[in-house]
Amino acid sequence: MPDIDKKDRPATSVTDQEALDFHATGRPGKLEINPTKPMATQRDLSLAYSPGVAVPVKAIAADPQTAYDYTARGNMVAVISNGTAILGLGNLGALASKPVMEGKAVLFKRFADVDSIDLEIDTENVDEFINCVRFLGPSFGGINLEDIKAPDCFVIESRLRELMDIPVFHDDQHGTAIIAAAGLINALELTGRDLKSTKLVCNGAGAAAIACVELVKAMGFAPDNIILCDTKGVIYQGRTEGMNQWKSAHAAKTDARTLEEAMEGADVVFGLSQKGAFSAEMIRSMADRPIIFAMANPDPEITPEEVARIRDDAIMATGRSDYPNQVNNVLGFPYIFRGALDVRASTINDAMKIAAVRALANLAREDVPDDVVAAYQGNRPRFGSQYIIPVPFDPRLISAIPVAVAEAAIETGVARKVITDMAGYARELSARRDPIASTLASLYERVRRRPKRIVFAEAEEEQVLRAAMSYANQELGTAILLGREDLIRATAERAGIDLNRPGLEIVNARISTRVEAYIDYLYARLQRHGYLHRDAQRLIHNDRNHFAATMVALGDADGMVTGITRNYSTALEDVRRCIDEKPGHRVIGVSLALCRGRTVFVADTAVHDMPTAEQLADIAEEAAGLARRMGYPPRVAMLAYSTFGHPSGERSERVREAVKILDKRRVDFEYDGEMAADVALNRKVMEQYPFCRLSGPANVLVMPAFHSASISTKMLQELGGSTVIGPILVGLDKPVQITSMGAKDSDIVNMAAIAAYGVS
Ligand SMILES: NC(=O)C1=CN([C@@H]2O[C@H](COP(=O)(O)OP(=O)(O)OC[C@H]3O[C@@H](n4cnc5c(N)ncnc54)[C@H](OP(=O)(O)O)[C@@H]3O)[C@@H](O)[C@H]2O)C=CC1
Ligand SMILES: CC(=O)C(=O)O
Ligand SMILES: [Mg+2]
Repeated sequence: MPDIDKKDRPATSVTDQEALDFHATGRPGKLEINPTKPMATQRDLSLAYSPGVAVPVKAIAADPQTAYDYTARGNMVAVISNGTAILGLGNLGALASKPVMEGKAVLFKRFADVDSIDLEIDTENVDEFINCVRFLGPSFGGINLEDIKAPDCFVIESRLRELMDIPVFHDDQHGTAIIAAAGLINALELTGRDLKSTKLVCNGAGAAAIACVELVKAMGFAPDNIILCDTKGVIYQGRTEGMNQWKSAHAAKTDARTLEEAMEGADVVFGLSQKGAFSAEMIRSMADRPIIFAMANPDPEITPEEVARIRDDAIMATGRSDYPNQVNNVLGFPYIFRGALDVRASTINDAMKIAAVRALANLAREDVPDDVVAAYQGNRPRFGSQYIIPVPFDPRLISAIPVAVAEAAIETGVARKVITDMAGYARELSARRDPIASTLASLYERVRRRPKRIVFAEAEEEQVLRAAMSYANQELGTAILLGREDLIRATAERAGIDLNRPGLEIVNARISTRVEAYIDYLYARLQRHGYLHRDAQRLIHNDRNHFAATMVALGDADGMVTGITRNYSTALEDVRRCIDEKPGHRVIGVSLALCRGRTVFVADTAVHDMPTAEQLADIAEEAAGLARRMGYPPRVAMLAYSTFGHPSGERSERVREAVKILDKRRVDFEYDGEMAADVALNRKVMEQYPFCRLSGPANVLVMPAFHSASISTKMLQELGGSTVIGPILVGLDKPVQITSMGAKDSDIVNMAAIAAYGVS
């Protein structure tokens, strides 16, 4: 019997409490709206609002197409539901659908930089629903209908398509059909089947199922080879119970009356129904090398583990992200709308859908380049039964699919804007990738490939326990919980955290068998620095940072994370008593600021108060090294208040000197300075200095002193809306990361993952 290889599965299993906490933490829900123009001064107000706003109003009234130039319409999609078929959970109402709709809106943004808002409409009346949506056209570039039950969804979508001149797309129908079709094309190829003679059973005859069956028939499946089933069994010609015109259109000429009978000898089965709808017997009765897409969410009709226990020749897909082959519409709707919006398409037609199917199917057959491997749990996937479709985090999707969709829109005459430079468009699309998520996702995936033992030095604290659990849950490795076992267990119980799971290990410093070895190690290091043996004993017995750092130094853990109970410099001093600098390196802190599509490394944000020129040069080398290890070719700007000698001053002199030192060291990365921050970051301002040696805006900023580094990163975070990760400690001989005091559990996990990644 084949195993579902655990390594092949991204670890995304979450507890109910984690899911609720995730949604409730901070600002409730998953969305907020941010302005794109300054709104600070009287002049801003005059431009954005009265009187200035009157000008675009008149322009749009004169030429409606200019709404795409002067408003957010062209990048704005409404995700609209009435909650009558929320995933596979059924009709739970408009309000209950909101988390899913907010989620879809977030996926639009995350994967394709499409702005989106969720609208939940509290009616099950089809006409009311249509009337509510039909007048919203001026607000949006597209309408994404979601989780509306069949057959209402068919009427709603087709009427709205007639009434509106923007794309109206029912994701559960067409999104699902596109992804399922792409996966099916590849699965047929892998099993050597000809679609004209392949027998398919589709369980479910609702929104997703009808659309899937229509699309596969359009692809060339013989109608006689397809059987559709619903809660009443096979939809056969002549059946009257529980029918509607959409089911009738696909009623089969067959003697089979039950799903069991229909599945006997079937080549392919689609599950678009409900959890657990497929039995072991049904799977056993299918043809050789069956293709099983159990797509119900959140739980499939049958799990890959169950199938693996029954037979070893199946190609298996589900709608979930924690198994290989995720056939889920998330692979489609963000990119399909991206392409449609970019050419201002009036509709999403069949040609555009088929273009998306082909692009998706082809992408899975291509070799996965190095920079994409991290999106695949560290394995380089090869087209095959465990990889018939790209994963949602595949960064190639953003350029491959919209280009195909936009081209098809242009060819079929529904584009209101023509893109002539498709290669340039593909480059623009790639630049829309969210670097925050990509940077972290790639780092996490690399750690998953080589899980590490990380000691959480302050495990008696609740947020540390949460972080440790999340570390283990995400299969990043083993989280070693350092502290008194009774206190750790009491904190866990109070917080409702279950410690009885693999990947968590409690180490109690007081009763550890390694204590003597740690004391000997520390005493050997400190005896010539004024420490007595009993001082080393006290530090190991009583101080978690010394114990944890010594564990790492002696190889009992791969890395450590600390910092929430003690200030940064104290924690760093503790660690440095146990671990040296890496030979030839300098210990510094680098903060990673992620803001509006850009990632910059800022250094030194932790260690050197007023660095000398020599130290600034070292900082530049360390920070450039980190940037490179994280996949960014470094362009280092040595920052000052002045630019290339103006205005002159003693403090800038130090920075100029550092540049000369780097010249002498013949370092192998781009650097220049001294320069002000706007010169470093703004291409246009930099162009005023044509001799500047940077080939583009800097991504590594070496600050002239600790105070400017600390102040500017904190300002970026508080005022600029940046996500700041770090300071990340580099230059130590072993991976240790120190969080800020009071850090949230998610920050602690990030730092633990960075330690596990081996940043030191
Ligand atoms: N992976 C993906 O990307 C997607 C997955 N889905 C999943 O597909 C399923 C259906 O969604 P959707 O089409 O939007 O919902 P609909 O409400 O439109 O349709 C549900 C259909 O499933 C049928 N059904 C329900 N339970 C069973 C059962 N036990 N056996 C046979 N048929 C059953 C219903 O039968 P009847 O007509 O008799 O009531 C109905 O035809 C959900 O689980 C959803 O999560 C949907 C969209 C995307
Ligand atoms: C994925 C999705 O849209 C659904 O299950 O309804
Ligand atoms: Mg849905």
